[in-house]
Amino acid sequence: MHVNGKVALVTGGAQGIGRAFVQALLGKGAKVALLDRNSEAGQESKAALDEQFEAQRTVFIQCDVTDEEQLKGLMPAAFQPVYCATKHGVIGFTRSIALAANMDNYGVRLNTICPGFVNTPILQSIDKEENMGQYYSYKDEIKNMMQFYGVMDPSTIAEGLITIIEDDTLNGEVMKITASQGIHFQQYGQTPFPSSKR
Ligand SMILES: NC(=O)C1=CN([C@@H]2O[C@H](COP(=O)(O)OP(=O)(O)OC[C@H]3O[C@@H](n4cnc5c(N)ncnc54)[C@H](O)[C@@H]3O)[C@@H](O)[C@H]2O)C=CC1
Ligand SMILES: CCCCC/C=C\C=C\C(=O)C/C=C\C/C=C\CCCC(=O)O
Repeated sequence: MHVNGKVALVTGGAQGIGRAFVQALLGKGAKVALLDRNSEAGQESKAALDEQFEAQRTVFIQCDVTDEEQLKGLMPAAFQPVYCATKHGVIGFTRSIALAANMDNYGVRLNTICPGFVNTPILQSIDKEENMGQYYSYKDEIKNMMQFYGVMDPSTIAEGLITIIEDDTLNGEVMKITASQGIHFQQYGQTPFPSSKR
């Protein structure tokens, strides 16, 4: 599927990997709704993107995507008819996510991306006990791993996302992205869904 002219919804789109996804999608001609609970980061991202792309191509919506109540009716009319369009017409956002589990019946593909370490703000949290909680004691090991395996640029992960979107044959795939091997697919002996691309 080509994304040019389509509408994409990116959760956690205000910073880090999500922000790189937004940038890549806009670069491919999509309109993008950024959903994020961090209002300040969201507004900053929207302002920065507006300097590079037409302002009407992005909208920032502040919400916690784990809160079903906050998701209800939050999409502006200009975006709503497209982002939830399926073979069966326009459906609700939460319902469309639920239907992803039944992807073959509704024209929805469901793939996952598993990246190694990526240079985003979350990596700064490693030094903060309040963010790491029980894992704080592992911070030195995590830093050693980052040094050993390398840390990727978020744009590399966005490249993987675009590959998944543009290649309609990818469904039920596990895309791994590492500094050493780049974008590749995890091979499993048996998966619950048939895949046409391995
Ligand atoms: N950075 C890394 O090395 C890797 C990150 N990941 C995962 O990828 C995802 C994104 O990671 P980063 O971009 O690095 O993180 P990040 O912390 O830099 O960005 C995450 C964004 O998601 C938003 N967010 C979090 N929970 C939310 C919620 N409930 N509702 C709305 N917005 C919410 C945050 O406000 C933030 O803007 C995370 O799940 C992370 O665990 C996976 C592998 C490697
Ligand atoms: C640790 C606190 C922050 C939590 C989320 C941030 C980062 C998450 C990183 C990962 O999930 C990646 C972890 C492990 C994979 C690391 C390297 C794999 C590379 C393998 C290879 O190159 O062959």
